[in-house]
Amino acid sequence: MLAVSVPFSPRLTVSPFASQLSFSSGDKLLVHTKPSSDWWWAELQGVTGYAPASYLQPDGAEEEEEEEEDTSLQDPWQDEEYFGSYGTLKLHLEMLSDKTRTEAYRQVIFSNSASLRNKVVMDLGCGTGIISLFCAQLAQPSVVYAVEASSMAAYTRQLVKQNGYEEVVVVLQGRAEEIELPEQVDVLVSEWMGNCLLFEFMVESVLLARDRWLREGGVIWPSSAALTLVPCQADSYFSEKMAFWEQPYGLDFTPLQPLAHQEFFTKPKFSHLIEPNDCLSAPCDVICLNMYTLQVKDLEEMNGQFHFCVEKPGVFHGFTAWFTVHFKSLEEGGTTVELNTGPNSEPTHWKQTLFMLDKPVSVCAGDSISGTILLRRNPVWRRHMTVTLNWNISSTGETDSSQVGTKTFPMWR
Ligand SMILES: N=C(N)NC/C=C/[C@H]1O[C@@H](n2cnc3c(N)ncnc32)[C@H](O)[C@@H]1O
Repeated sequence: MLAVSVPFSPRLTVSPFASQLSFSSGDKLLVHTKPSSDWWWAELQGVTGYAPASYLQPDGAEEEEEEEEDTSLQDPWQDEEYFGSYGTLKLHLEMLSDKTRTEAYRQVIFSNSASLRNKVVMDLGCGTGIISLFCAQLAQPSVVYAVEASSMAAYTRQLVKQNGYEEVVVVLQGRAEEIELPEQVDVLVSEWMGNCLLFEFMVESVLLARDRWLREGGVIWPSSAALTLVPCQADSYFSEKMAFWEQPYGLDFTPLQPLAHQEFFTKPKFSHLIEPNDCLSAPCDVICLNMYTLQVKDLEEMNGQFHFCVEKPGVFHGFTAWFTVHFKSLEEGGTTVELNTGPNSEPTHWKQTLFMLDKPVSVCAGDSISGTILLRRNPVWRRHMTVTLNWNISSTGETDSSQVGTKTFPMWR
C-alpha cells in the first residue's frame, strides 16, 4: 500500500465513481488499490473512497523535492560530492597518467626554472601536489603554497615530506577562496580546465585567487585559454547509437530511434576521440580567455561566432569541441608552452566533446557552416552549463539551398 500526500489543494472534480474520497492539501492517504491510472481506491482517517491519482504524490516526495531544492540552494557547487571525488585516487591517477597534460606543466616549470628562483608560488587545486613538486624539483622558488580542498591534502603533505621538499612546499587544506596565505604570490599556477574547457567552473576559484593573492605584475599559468570548434563526421558513433536500430538481427527496431535520440544525442558526448579526417573543415577558436582580464561575471554567458568552409564532401553529424591553453614565459621573449587537447595533438584524458545534431546533413566541398555558440552557466548548479549552437549551412551548388539549425545541450544540468 502506498502512503501519499496531497501536494496542493485539488480542484473539485466529478469522479466517475459515486464514492469519491474528500481530502485537503497535506492530507496523507493510504492507497489500497489502483483500479485505473486516474482513480485510486484510498483511505483517509478510516473513510475509503476514490481519489484522483494526479493530485497525489508518494509520501515524503515533497520533503525530498524540498531537499533537492535546498541542496541546490545550500550547495550549488555540490562541494561535498565534488571534493569527495577528489579525495580518492581515481581522478588523480587519471590526471597523473595523462602524460601530455602533466608533461606540459613540467615543461612550464622546467623552461622557467631560472626565473622561478626565490619566487612565491601558489598551486591552486594541487591534488597530489605534482606541479608543486615539479617546482621544488626543477627550480628554487622561495616557497610554494600548495592549496587543496579535498582530503587528499593530508596525503599530499606526506608526498612532499617523502620527497624531501617540506622546506619549500607548504600544503594548505581548504578552498582557495577561503584559505589565508601569509603573503601575496608572484606566480599563480593551476590545472583547472574541465570538459569543454569550463565544466566544473573551477576557473572561478582561480580568478578569485588571482584577485586576492596574485601580486601586481604577477604571472598566472595558464595565461590564456581557447575553446575550439569544428564541424565533423561521427559515423561510428551515429551507427553505434542510431543506425543500429534499423535492422538488428533482421528485425525493424526503428520505433526505438526516438528513444535513442533522446538518450544519446541530447547531452554532449565527452571523452569523444575525433579523428583528424572526421573534421569537415579547419577548426576555429570560438572563445578566447585572457586569464589576466577575465572576470567571474564574464563566466555567466560566453559566446562566440564561427564560419567554416567545408573542405570535402561528407556527412555533417555534429560539432566537436576541445581547448588549448598557453603558458607565457616568465622571461621576456621566452618560449610559450602550449597544451593543445585537439585531434592533431597527443590525446589527453579530456579527449574531445561531441555535440550531435538532431539530423545529420550531407555537405559538399565549398558549403559553408556559420553560426554562434553560447555557453550559459547554470544559475543554480554552479559547476554546470548549457551549450547552445546555432548554425546555417549554405550550399553554393546548383540548388542554392541553406539549412538553419539550433540545439541546446546541457552539461550536464
Ligand atoms: N578538472 C581539472 N582539470 N582539474 C580539476 C582539479 C581539481 C583538483 O583541485 C582541487 N580543487 C578544485 N577547486 C578547488 C578550490 N576552489 N580550492 C582548493 N582546491 C580545489 C580538487 O579537490 C582537485 O584535487
